[in-house]
Amino acid sequence: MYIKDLQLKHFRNYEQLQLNFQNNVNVIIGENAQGKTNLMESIYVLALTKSHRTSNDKEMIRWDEEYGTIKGTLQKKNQHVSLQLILSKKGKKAKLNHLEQMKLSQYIGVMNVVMFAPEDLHLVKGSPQVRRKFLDMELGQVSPVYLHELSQYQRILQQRNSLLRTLQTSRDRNYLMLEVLTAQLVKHAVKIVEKRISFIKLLQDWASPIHSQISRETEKLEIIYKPSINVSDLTDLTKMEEEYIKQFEAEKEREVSRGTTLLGPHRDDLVFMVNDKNVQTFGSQGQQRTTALSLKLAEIELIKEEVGEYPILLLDDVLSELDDYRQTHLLNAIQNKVQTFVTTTSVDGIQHETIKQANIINVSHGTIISNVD
Ligand SMILES: Nc1ncnc2c1ncn2[C@@H]1O[C@H](COP(=O)(O)OP(=O)(O)OP(=O)(O)O)[C@@H](O)[C@H]1O
Repeated sequence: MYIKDLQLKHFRNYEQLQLNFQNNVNVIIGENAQGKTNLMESIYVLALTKSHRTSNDKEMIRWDEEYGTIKGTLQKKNQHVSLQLILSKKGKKAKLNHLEQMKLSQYIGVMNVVMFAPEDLHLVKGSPQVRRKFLDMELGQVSPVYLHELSQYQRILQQRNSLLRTLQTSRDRNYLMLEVLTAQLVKHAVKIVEKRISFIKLLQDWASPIHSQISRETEKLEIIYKPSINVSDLTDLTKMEEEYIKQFEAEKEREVSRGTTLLGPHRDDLVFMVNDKNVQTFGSQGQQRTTALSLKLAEIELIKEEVGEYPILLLDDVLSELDDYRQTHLLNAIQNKVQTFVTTTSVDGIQHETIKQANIINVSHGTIISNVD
């Protein structure tokens, strides 16, 4: 799939923008703070309705404006789809072929994107939250059912946390309502963990050979799901459900005194092992970068397998962070098959053929000064 055109109105530092793209590589060049990342973010948000760098949608609306819009035409195998996202201070609306979608889960997944930015290089070393976000965003693109489960889970989690805060300050120790919410939460938790585990298995099937290849067959990558509860068999869902209920019961007093839910998928993590050692603790910076790169390349292949078409790749400021060898590996892997957007302050350091033949878009102060398409 590829995006043919993009229109922005009141998005970040863009007042109005109309751009056409090439179906292979588009390079966005500009000095710092001109709007390169903003442009990448708009494509990401058009696909996933959420930003990769803020959880506050209002931040994306141009200052002093009431709303912002992103529109684009997506070319899929044998159809084109018009996508539109309207951001306003009251919330957001998503339209497919001009029809408003009542549920965002019906919209997300129509356009698939993979973003690779410098912060992804911290996927291994960063906080568990970064890895959970990675899981949720990537899995959500290929599984609307997962997105639905996740939103149900988050709704109950909020109710449960607010009840825990009430119990924290009251003398009343009536836990009946807490038990009801725990049972509801656990039902969704088990389904989320189940989906995450099968996703990780697929991801590993792709990432492992890629990692071996980048490391010249010297390293073996393994991805392990680390739940917040003690459970010996993550494939036995009935047992997992029982364990959740048991361990929630044991944590009850601690949860009340902290006023928050301490167990569940919102506390789970991923562990990356290279040659049977945890890369987070023992890996060199190079191994961590190879892991992040392998995961991103694996995601591209996984989406192709799941949806039948390659996603759009957004490389935001990341090429300069990779050494020549990893840079070449990445560009060779996507060459002539994945529509790619690259941001950079200069193309001088990038020797690859792909970049030399690219559509160059020059950005300055939220305006395109030339789009050589
Ligand atoms: N909501 C907004 N309204 C107007 N301008 C905004 C808004 N949010 C951010 N900006 C402006 O956008 C600019 C930053 O753009 P962007 O992050 O795309 O930079 P960039 O070109 O990627 O630069 P760098 O190479 O430093 O990453 C800043 O000048 C910032 O003030």
